[in-house]
Amino acid sequence: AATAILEPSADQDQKRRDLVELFRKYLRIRTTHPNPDYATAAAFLTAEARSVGLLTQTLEFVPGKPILLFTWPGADPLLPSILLNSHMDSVPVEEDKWIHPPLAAHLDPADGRIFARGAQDDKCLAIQYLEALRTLKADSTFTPLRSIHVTLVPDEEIGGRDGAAMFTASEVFRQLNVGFVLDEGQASPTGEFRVFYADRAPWRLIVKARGQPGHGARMYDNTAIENLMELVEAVTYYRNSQFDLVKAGLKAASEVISLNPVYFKAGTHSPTGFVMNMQPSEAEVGFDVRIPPTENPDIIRRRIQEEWATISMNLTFKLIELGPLTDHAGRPLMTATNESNPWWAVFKQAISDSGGKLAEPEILSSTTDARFMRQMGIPSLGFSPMANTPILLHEHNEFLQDAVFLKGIEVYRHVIRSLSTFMESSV
Ligand SMILES: CSCC[C@H](NC=O)C(=O)O
Ligand SMILES: [Zn+2]
Ligand SMILES: [Zn+2]
Repeated sequence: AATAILEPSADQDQKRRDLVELFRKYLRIRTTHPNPDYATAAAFLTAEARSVGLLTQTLEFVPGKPILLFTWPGADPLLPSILLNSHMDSVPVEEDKWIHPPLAAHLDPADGRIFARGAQDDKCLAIQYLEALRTLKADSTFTPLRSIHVTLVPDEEIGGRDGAAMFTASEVFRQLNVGFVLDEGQASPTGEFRVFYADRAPWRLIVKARGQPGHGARMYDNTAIENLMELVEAVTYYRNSQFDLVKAGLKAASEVISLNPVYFKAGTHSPTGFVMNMQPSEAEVGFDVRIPPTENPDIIRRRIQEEWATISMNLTFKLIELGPLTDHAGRPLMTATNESNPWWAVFKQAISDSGGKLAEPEILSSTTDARFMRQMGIPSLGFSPMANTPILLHEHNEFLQDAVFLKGIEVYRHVIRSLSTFMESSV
C-alpha cells in the first residue's frame, strides 16, 4: 500500500527529470553565433513538435536560415490566431571564462541550476511552449478555439533580417491572421514576472575623424584622435544626462536614450604592434544607440549632425537606423497594457490563474523580434517566465534553475489555454 501511494509522485519526479533532460539536450546544440547550427536545432525541434502532435512546416526565405512553424489548428479558423515566438540562435561565449562549459548544460546537483548559453535567452521558451502544448494535447476536455502557432526563428541576435523580418513581411505570415503574439522577455530577480510592451529601437553610430598626422613627439592641433576624443566627450555628456535620470529614479533605464561606446579604432599598426611615435591620420568610434518609442528620435539625429559629428571638426558619421520606429499606420511600436487591449486582460488573468504575479509592464532595454510583429500592428508582449532569477542574458555563467524552467511550462499551459479559447471575435 505504501508504494501505491508513493508511485504517482515517483512518476512525477521522473517526468520532471525527463523534461529537464530534454531542455539540456536542446541547450547542447551549438546555436551560438557566428555559425549557429540551425540544421540540428531544426531537426530536434521539429521532431519534438511532431511528437506533441503539431503540424510542422519549415520556411526558408534565405538558404540555411530555417523558420520553423508549428501549428495546432483551432476549432474556429476564422478567428485571429495566437503566435508564440522564440529564436534558436544565441550570442557567442568566452568559453574559458565560464565556471562550467557553456555548451555542456551542466546541472548543479545541489540547487538545480542549469548552466548554458541560451538557458535564459531564450532556448527555455521553445521547450516550455512545446511541453505546455503537450499537456494541453493530453487533456481530452480541451480544444483550442483559435489556432495556436509556435515559431522558431533564426538570427534574432544579429538583427532578424533573414529571420523574423522576412517572415512577418511574407504572405505565409499574413495568412496566419495572427491576433496576438508572445515573444521573449527577461528574467526577474523578484518573485514577480516581468512583461514588456515595447522594445527600444537599435541604432548604430559610427564616427570617423581625420586630422593632421605626424611625429609622436610633436604637438599638433586638430589631430584625428583629438577630434574624436572631443566627440566622445560630447556624447558622454549627453549619455550622463540620460543616465542621471535613471540614477535619480526618474526614469527606468529602458525609458531613456542610451549611446554607449562599443569600440575605438585608431593608431598605426606594424607587424609587432602599434607604432608608438606616430600620430595617425584617422580614428573611429562606434556607439550602440537605443531609442525608446516614447522619445523623439530627431533629438539624436539633430545632435549628431549639428553638434557632435560636425564637418568643422573633420568628423564624418554613419547612422544606421535598424528596424522600424512605427507600425504601418505610423503609430509608435507599443502594445497597450490597459482595457483598450482585450488580450492584456486575458494574459494577466492567466498568469494569476497559474499562481504567478506580474510586475508593472516595462519597455525592454534591448531589442527583440517582437518589433516586427508590432510593426504589422499586432499586439505583442515580451514575456519569459523566470521569477527569482538573476538577469544573465549575454553574460558569462548564464543559468536557469530547473524548478524555474518547469514552473514556466505550467505558466504557459494556463496562458495558452486562456488565449486560445478567448471568445471575443473583434480581435
Ligand atoms: C540590431 S537588433 C539586435 C538585437 C539584439 N537582441 C538581443 O540582444 C540586441 O542587440 O538587442
Ligand atoms: Zn533573446
Ligand atoms: Zn539575446
